Amino acid sequence: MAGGHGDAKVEVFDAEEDVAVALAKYIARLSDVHTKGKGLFTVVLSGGTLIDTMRKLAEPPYLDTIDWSKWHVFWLDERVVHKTDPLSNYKLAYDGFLSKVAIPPNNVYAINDTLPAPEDAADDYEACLKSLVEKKVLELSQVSSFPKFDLMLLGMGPDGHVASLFPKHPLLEEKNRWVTYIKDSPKMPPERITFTFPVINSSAYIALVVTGADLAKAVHIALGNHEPSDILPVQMVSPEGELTWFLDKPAASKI
Ligand SMILES: O=C1O[C@H](COP(=O)(O)O)[C@@H](O)[C@H](O)[C@H]1O
Repeated sequence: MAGGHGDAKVEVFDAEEDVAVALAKYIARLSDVHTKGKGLFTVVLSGGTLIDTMRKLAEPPYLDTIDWSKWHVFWLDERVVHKTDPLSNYKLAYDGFLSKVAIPPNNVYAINDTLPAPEDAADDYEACLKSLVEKKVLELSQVSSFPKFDLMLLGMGPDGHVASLFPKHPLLEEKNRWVTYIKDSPKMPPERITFTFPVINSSAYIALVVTGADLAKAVHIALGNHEPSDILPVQMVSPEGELTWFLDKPAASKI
């Protein structure tokens, strides 16, 4: 089923396997458009279940047909831990996806895990993005002046959080920083860095990939017809470009 919600496109698939198939097709199409059009493709990954749902990209036909050499990969949020730590979003993405495809290692922009203080790690990642703007790997949005990524792949937690932007947290209101930090994340581990909403919402394309019955309540709040109470972080996702929700039936069961 496909439908619209405001400016967003909402696609509901029978099962998680069908979401994985559709997501790979969607990403491959955008990769083709951007690599042929401007010679590179900037992609932002989340952690969590998203990485497993991307699994079809590391299989034929995509494994051999996507121009991986033109991909540049970033993280929407990262835990301030070593890259070998089981809690690292980099490790999750490396083990489940990056180690299986031919993206040049120099095009993979992981957190600097030698910096133990979250504020330093956030400053360092923001400086990395700024240097990539100078090198013309990243462009700035003409609307917001924040960096404009080609594609952001977002997951969502059962509390409606996206990236490391949690309900009722002051970071939801950040208006200036590109990358910021949190030391009191309600989800472990507490110290993380995260893109801010101005950056998220400057994207050309955002896919919100949400599977599983435990997310149905937050999906209902975000997409159902009822009076809003507290706004969930996921409801603040509103890109300059195109937003598409990829849902399986269990996640969409309360809409
Ligand atoms: O902590 C995080 O949680 C969200 C959602 O993860 P999921 O396991 O519920 O899919 C994730 O998108 C984010 O990147 C991660 O750091």
